[in-house]
Amino acid sequence: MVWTLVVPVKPLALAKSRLARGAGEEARAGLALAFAVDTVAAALACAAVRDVVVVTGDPLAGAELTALGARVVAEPGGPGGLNGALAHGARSVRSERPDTAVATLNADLPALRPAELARVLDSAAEFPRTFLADAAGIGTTLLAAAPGMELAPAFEGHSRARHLGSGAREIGLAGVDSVRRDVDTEEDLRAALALGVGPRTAAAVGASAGAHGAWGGRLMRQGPVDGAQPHEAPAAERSAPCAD
Ligand SMILES: Nc1nc2c(ncn2[C@@H]2O[C@H](COP(=O)(O)OP(=O)(O)OP(=O)(O)O)[C@@H](O)[C@H]2O)c(=O)[nH]1
Ligand SMILES: C=C(OP(=O)(O)O)C(=O)O
Repeated sequence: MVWTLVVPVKPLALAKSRLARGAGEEARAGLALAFAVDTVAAALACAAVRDVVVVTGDPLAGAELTALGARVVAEPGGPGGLNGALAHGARSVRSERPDTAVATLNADLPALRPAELARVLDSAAEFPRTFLADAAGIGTTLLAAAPGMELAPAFEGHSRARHLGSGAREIGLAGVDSVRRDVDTEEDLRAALALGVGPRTAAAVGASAGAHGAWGGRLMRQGPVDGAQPHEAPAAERSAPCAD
């Protein structure tokens, strides 16, 4: 089964507020954009992914992600927030191709590897509606709806429990750390760096080393966080076809 991914991107000036505390306000937008670019690039390199639809109202993110090969759908108006944006993106996809398998993927997965994403999507194809919990075990990084199923996104906060309660089946795969590794905090970013991040994120962290009180330099010098397993050849695997 091949999938259309719906990737939500919050306006960069508002995104990653928890990271801005350490990195500084100026670095916030650059880091948020870098995460989104690396996430979408890895998703587009995955053979289980047919195409990527980005839902955003941010012009810079929209332009950069379009240049990578994603299709941008404008943020819907109204108070819907993240779930409204995801439902809007899924409706847009299904209005053109009603039988498409649709999955959401958060845009803050800078260590994402195509092969791991393929394993998750292959597993998702076995059930009508599935999700992958984030690294913390509280949230969700991917929610998938097979053809004919409503996505019914219930993100924000304790979304793992909410998605379970809504009848979605949890994907219990081991070895897909890069798909679970969302980055909200400085500690999350350290864990992502230990896994091996994409080139835009590496450059953005490096830039913040010079410009923002050596914050990025400190992050890069620190060793892997407990339990993180560095990939041996991150760059090579990231660009490889996704079949395991
Ligand atoms: N299009 C869209 N995307 C959103 C919205 N809110 C969150 N997102 C995206 O949803 C994903 C998960 O969001 P969070 O992890 O909460 O990211 P965030 O809101 O940037 O981070 P914090 O400011 O720390 O809460 C990321 O890809 C965000 O860019 C929204 O209102 N619209
Ligand atoms: C939006 C979510 O993520 P976070 O915990 O990263 O805000 C979520 O998991 O529903």
